[in-house]
Amino acid sequence: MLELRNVSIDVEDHKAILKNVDLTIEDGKFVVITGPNGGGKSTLAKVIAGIMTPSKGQILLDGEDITALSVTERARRGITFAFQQPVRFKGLTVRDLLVLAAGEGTGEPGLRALLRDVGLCPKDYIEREINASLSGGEIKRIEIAMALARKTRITLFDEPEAGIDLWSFGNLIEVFGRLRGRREGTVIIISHQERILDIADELVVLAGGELRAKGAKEDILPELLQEGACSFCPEGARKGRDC
Ligand SMILES: Nc1ncnc2c1ncn2[C@@H]1O[C@H](COP(=O)(O)OP(=O)(O)OP(=O)(O)O)[C@@H](O)[C@H]1O
Repeated sequence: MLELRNVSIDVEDHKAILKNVDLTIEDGKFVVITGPNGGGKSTLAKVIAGIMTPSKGQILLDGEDITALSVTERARRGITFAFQQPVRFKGLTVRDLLVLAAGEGTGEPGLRALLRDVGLCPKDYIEREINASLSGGEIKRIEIAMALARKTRITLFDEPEAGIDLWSFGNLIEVFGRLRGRREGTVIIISHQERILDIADELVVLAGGELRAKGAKEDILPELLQEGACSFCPEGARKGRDC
């Protein structure tokens, strides 16, 4: 179980970009963090991954205080951030990346199964070099295959839909749906996309650096989608009206 207790992040001039965030994420959940631009979603993901350190508050993994642990130490404990762009070294192939993620001991059938899981034909892709010839959607799928290969406890994705066309987006949703079905670890996705929100077990709404809502998709989504609803918008909440 991952717990954030009273987590705040202050930047220059004491501007708070996260304010006293209390959040508990149970093991094996598929959680989507959403909310308006600048609400603090990416900051929250960075705090969980250890890329940013809270100014105040604690982060606990199964009761252990991991607030002071580095990205590498957290990765050892099974928290990984699926970066939007895989590393690109000249000559590095899709196979190399998958072996890096899955471990040297993974046999050929295992590597090929990872590509099939994300809707890529192993025959066409396993020897492809990681370079600009791969489309944005293909890169995204390779990134997700790597996340699957790592089999980590908590995987964070920051706007995986970014740069994906409408056609590839449908496939991306299928891939995440499959990931959810496996229940092999906790998945935390930052997204604005209704179709990604729709496959979540739980939604977390962040606005103005504050946690506005958290709960089952069935409870949160209708209000989020309600036209003109402003209860999650800091401006609307402050003025007590829709905006
Ligand atoms: N290092 C920093 N220094 C100052 N301000 C920052 C820093 N990092 C983030 N911010 C600000 O904090 C706020 C939250 O940023 P964050 O990237 O977490 O938002 P977000 O919810 O992910 O937004 P988006 O939906 O637009 O991606 C923004 O106003 C951003 O400009």
